[in-house]
Amino acid sequence: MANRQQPSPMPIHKYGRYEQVDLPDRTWPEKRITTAPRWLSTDLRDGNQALIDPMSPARKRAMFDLLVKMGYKEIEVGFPASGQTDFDFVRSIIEDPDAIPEDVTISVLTQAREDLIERTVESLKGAHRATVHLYNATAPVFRRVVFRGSRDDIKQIAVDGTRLVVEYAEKLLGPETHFGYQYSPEIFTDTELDFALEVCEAVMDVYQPGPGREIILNLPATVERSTPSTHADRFEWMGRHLSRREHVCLSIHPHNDRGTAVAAAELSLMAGADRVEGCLFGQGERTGNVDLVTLGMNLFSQGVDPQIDFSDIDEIRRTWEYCNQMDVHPRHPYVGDLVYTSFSGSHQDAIKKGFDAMEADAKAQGVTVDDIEWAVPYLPIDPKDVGRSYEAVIRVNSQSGKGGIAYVLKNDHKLDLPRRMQIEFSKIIQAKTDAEGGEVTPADIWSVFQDEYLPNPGNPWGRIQVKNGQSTTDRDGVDTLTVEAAVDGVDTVLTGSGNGPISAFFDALQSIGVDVRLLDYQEHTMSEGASAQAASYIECAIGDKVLWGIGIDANTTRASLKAVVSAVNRAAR
Ligand SMILES: CC(=O)SCCNC(=O)CCNC(=O)[C@H](O)C(C)(C)COP(=O)(O)OP(=O)(O)OC[C@H]1O[C@@H](n2cnc3c(N)ncnc32)[C@H](O)[C@@H]1OP(=O)(O)O
Ligand SMILES: CC(C)C(=O)C(=O)O
Ligand SMILES: [Mg+2]
Repeated sequence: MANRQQPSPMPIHKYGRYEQVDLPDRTWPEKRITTAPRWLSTDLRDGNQALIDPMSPARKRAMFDLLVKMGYKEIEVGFPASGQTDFDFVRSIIEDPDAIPEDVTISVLTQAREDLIERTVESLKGAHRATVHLYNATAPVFRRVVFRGSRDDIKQIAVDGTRLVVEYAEKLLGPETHFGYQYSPEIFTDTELDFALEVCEAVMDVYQPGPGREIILNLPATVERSTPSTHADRFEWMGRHLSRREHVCLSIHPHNDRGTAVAAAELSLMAGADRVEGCLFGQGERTGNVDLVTLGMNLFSQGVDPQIDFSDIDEIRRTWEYCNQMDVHPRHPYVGDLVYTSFSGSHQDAIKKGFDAMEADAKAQGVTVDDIEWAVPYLPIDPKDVGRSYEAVIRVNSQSGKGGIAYVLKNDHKLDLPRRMQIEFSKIIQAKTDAEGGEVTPADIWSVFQDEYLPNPGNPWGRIQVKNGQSTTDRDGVDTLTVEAAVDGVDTVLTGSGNGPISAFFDALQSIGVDVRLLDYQEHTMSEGASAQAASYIECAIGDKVLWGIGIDANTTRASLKAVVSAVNRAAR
């Protein structure tokens, strides 16, 4: 096939290729994620430092409480040496006996500088479980430009920093604190693998991880630079080469510069990572940290328990929006306003059929819909599982077909329209959307439906109105029907006979000059119990027109007569 694209005028020469990893025997592509990783939320640090207006203490506390409530057990709560605000916040949650549950570890970040390390460790006094997270950049451009040092100089920053953390922890923290240590070679993504390994090993030589003394080695994609597959290769390579692997918690910290942080995290978990650092809804520096909600929900949608509670996604989102003073995008996976909504006809048709099939399958198995595997086209999860209703699942605009409109009538009004009637009514709605544009709300659909097919309480119209009185007698298989009706505004008693009430009514209608022929008839109950209503649908040939009518009544015969009247009135409209 011909490619007619032309070279762009952009300065491609300014950018080099990212180096691949020589790992022909990589194993991660065959792996599956079958359990949740350890999660760390860095909303209060990486997320907060990326805000135009960092969170106030009240907003920080609301975020912390939310993360605890959702089930996060490792929470980075700040950069206490950055200033009084972060320091005070860390102190406030440690000193509040109700703030940090026994099983939650708080973590704090620091540069590898002695004054900052001392202040950082000091902020943790009295905490039950606390981790100091130390970082220094290890990539060539940082070595040359920021630290102006050799590989050994940069390794020494990490080694000295680790030693200082251990010393200050021993000096400042009491036995009540279960202390942990995390090291990050910042800009891991641009660091040569052999050097990243060398630095991590040197850090471990100081920290001496062993049984009961885990070290967290966090390899950040500070700036995301490669395809997720290359990121996974780098993790598999590090996992293979690290010594003391059983005492290392190998952690990923993907940023989203290329828009593939979620994929990078998932492939790196397949490649052996144990832990993920990220932020809710992808908050964080530049294009954000990896989105913990998407990652967790991706597991959920594959039948893997994320060990985090997303069942009230809108409450999580409201708190997040309050804390960050930002809005979640309407297309954001799993939470955006529009992510469970279909406007287009083929999607709506498939969704409606999916819901119908789920109901039928559950009924056949004698269980409820919630007990069988979710299988509704275009909906990766049941919106109900994150606290959403089905109301917004189908919305109607000019791209919508019969399925969506039929779904709204079934869902909101318990009317299960026969297929040909769906087609007829969707043309009526289509004419409205073509004429007026925009969305047609469920209320609009119902109002058009009522006006078209049912006696419209706001604006009754039509030649014939059926009243309540009607009787049938059955003699030798012949029904004689008497119906009280208003015809052209005059009270009239219509009488006819036939081999059932409908054909008797057709016969009666002949007396007022209406010639009707039955083409199709369907009915269903709309609810259960003594006051149940029935809906009857009738397709008739009236003169040279073929039309549907509907009748709703507690009495099924009257419902069918009303359906005939609905079609007859439409023919004369
Ligand atoms: C990828 C990340 O998200 S990393 C986390 C980044 N987050 C933050 O920095 C938020 C909080 N930070 C701050 O508020 C400030 O940076 C402070 C208060 C901690 C320090 O401020 P300052 O003392 O003014 O130093 P500044 O941050 O500008 O750092 C520059 C110096 O620290 C050195 N430095 C930077 N990072 C590190 C590190 N990880 N370890 C050791 N030294 C470092 C730089 O080389 C530079 O040294 P130089 O002055 O000798 O050239
Ligand atoms: C401090 C480190 C882990 C970081 O946030 C990053 O490199 O993105
Ligand atoms: Mg980061």
